[in-house]
Amino acid sequence: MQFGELVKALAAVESTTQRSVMVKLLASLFKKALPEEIDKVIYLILGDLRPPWEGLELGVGEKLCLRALAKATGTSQAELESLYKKTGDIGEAARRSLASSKRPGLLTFGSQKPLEVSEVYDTLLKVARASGEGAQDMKIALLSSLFARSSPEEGKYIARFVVGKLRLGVADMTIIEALADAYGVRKEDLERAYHVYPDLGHLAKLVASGKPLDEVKVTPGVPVLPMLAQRLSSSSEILAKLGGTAICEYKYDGERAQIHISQSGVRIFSRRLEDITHAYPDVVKAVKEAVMAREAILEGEIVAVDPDTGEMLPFQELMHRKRKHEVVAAMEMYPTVLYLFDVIFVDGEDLTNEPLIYRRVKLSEIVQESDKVQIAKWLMLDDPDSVDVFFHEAVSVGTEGLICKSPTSEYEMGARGWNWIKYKRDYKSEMIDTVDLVVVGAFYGRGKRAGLYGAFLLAAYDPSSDMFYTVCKVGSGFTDADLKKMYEILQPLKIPHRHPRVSSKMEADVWFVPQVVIEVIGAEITLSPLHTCCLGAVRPGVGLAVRFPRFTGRYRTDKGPEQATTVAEMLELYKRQKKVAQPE
Ligand SMILES: Nc1ncnc2c1ncn2[C@@H]1O[C@H](COP(=O)(O)OP(=O)(O)OP(=O)(O)O)[C@@H](O)[C@H]1O
Repeated sequence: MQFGELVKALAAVESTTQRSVMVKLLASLFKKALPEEIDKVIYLILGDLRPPWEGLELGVGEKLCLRALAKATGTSQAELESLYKKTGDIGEAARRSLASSKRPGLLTFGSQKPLEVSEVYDTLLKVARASGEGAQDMKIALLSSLFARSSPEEGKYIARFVVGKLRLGVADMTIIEALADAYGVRKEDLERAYHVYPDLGHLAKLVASGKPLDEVKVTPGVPVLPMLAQRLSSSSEILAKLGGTAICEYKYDGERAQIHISQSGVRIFSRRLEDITHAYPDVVKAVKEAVMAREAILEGEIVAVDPDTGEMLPFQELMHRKRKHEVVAAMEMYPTVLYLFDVIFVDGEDLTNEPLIYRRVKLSEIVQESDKVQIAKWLMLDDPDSVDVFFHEAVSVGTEGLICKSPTSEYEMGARGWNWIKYKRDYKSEMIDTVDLVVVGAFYGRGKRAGLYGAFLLAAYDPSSDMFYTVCKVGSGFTDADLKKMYEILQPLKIPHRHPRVSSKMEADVWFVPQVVIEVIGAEITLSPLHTCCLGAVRPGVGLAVRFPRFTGRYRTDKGPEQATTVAEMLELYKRQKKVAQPE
């Protein structure tokens, strides 16, 4: 196919205001393409030389594109830049400069064979693959040779393409419809294949050469469209919807990761199927050590954790991984844990049609849990109260709630069905004041904190029973000096068992006589079955906890343990919290 033909179709697509017309224009273009070039036509229309999840970049900025144009047209770079400024469209600048150019090179437009789609595509692929020393010059030479041979209108689209500003507004679904129309295949079949293998160039080639779409299989290295969840806000509704029994899993607050293990190594894809492997070298290493399979596709959530305590941190802390030059430092400051919740392919076996409960068993068979790779915490539950208790536990330890799943459901790629239901709160609360809590126990430190305590078990005071009830485990906010000081002041208070005036469901590594009081602030006060403060006061079997607690730096030496925040005050604070709508 001549490139000019593609360009004509693009101009028509650009000028239409109706989606149905857009589909028709594309379908008639596809019909004219040969099977060996249809993929190239499609990639060029979509503005990416390969499916986006391959992460291939052209590496051509506006400056470089203008330099190539200058070389091809003989127009000065300054002139081109002002043309670009004036029109605001690099394509228009290219078109005008090509139209008025005297073409200094050997090749003069109109005096040689017209450009073919394949030539344009193959040259652009070379531009993308040029790397190392001399890559810039190579890119300029390749591009200017293309401009030198293109008509003004062709040059316009090439320029827009290379700087990533094609902006035709053609979505993957539009291409699917046009392909179905052009080749007489069912849209649903194409869609299914796309969920399994989201590479429209590849799929187009198959249908154009008359190959059946059911040949498209789950393939390690090629991301599948993720299964998504619906949402409900009561445990009884959720159980009813799932047929009475659910696999309830913690809903971790991190980045969704689709992990592919194949001959070529480990690759990680995001929720939007971008290749994010480079951001998580630590996860790659941990996966290699923990997963016993030659080939596999696993799903999980990557969560940032406090390096000193291992406690989960909010999702925002993963942002440090997004800047390339910060990854190494971020690995140390914000290490991660991968919580795996599904497996959809293992050593040649496609598990997408197997029930979730089977996939869960398979997951535990192939994963050897470590500090960095764990299986998402889950329970099989069939009564709403137990689901609620588990939900409150999940929130109090720093997750967003639960995802409840049908034990018999298949892995539905790309679908947002009722087999996965998220159970989150509609709002979160904001803790409005600090609290003064008593240190009743401690947990040994790891890493930098080895030899000291890494986290402390804190309690509120109840004057009516003269007891201390636990509300949180805190490890954040302590400087190195604080940790040393805490160790020293707690040493004389060490006892071999829980103090009789302390009520705790948690087992600390070390127990103390309740005496030291410290000031703590948290994100909010939540319900939690893990702590004994106000147990049953709001809900049966559930107490109150401080979520994401941190030490403010204030030792309340002016307060004895009986002057610490009381359980009644904790309840009052819980009730008075500001309720803030949850972002969706
Ligand atoms: N155990 C789990 N099972 C499935 N997903 C989980 C689990 N834990 C955490 N998640 C995350 O929860 C997400 C779904 O809920 P959430 O409301 O946070 O996502 P969203 O981006 O708003 O919506 P969605 O991903 O459903 O479009 C998943 O995409 C995944 O990243």
